[in-house]
Amino acid sequence: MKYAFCQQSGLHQLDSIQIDHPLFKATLLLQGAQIIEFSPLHHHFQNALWLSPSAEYNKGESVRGGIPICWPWFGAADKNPEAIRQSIQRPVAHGFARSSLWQLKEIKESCHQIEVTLILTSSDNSRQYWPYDFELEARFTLGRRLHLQLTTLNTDHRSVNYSQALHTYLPTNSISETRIHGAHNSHYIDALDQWQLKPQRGNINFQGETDRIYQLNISAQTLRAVTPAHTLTLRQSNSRSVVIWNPWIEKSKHLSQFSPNDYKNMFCIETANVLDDAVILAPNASHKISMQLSIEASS
Ligand SMILES: O=P(O)(O)OC[C@H]1O[C@H](O)[C@H](O)[C@@H](O)[C@@H]1O
Repeated sequence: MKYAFCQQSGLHQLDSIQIDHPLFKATLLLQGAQIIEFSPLHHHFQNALWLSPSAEYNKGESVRGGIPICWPWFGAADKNPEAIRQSIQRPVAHGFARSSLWQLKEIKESCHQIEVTLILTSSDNSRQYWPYDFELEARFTLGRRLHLQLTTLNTDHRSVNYSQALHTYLPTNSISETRIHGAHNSHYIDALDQWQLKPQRGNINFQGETDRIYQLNISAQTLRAVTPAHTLTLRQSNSRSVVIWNPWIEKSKHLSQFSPNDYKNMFCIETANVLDDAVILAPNASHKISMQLSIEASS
């Protein structure tokens, strides 16, 4: 690999692309096409993504932090719509893309940004989980901001149904003082209260374990997470569902690559297509979902 700003590297069992650009530093894992670090210059090269201090870099296991890509189903297989459930052959949580090895397709470098494209195509391995042919492309455009676009191309002769999420882990210096703006007057499904539909008024805050699927009114939404230290702005497109998650005290004790106090310093905003917002793709059709993240110091 011969590039000005990118080099191939490794973290324990996993191959990575390390980017050292004048505007940012970043680390992308080939497993899962998972970005685990995006540290922009204007944020003093601190990570704008949360990465678990006890993250492990093992083959076949998603790393706790950054942006795992959940595909072609989100969450527990049995919580997906019937058409998706039917096609799942090995019901691993959040699908198989996050633990599969992706291939590097292209890197484009400039002094303003770096674009890295990774692909995952159907194989004997993927067919053990899901019986369809597909091409999945994750394109990261990194500069002052982080932009991730995930494109699914249906190369099968049948229509496919799938759900997905860009499972973004974000940092906070105080979870109880963190507020998410932009979901006022929407509804959410509360996964911790018998999947009941509830209204959202005002901003979202965290006072206990939180696991909610918001159903937004429009497919291009901007959410703003304000923490005492910084403001994270997340723009999503082609997604009307967003998952908000924090495991809080009890669940933290049972999570892999997670320490009991980590819940105080992280939360997830997951740009998604789940439940009624899941995707149906005809043969040869493609679908793109994307998110853009920026970080500024809070005033
Ligand atoms: O531990 P994982 O399989 O990575 O899942 C972590 C979390 O992901 C999502 O946010 C789900 O809504 C949660 O229910 C789940 O606990």
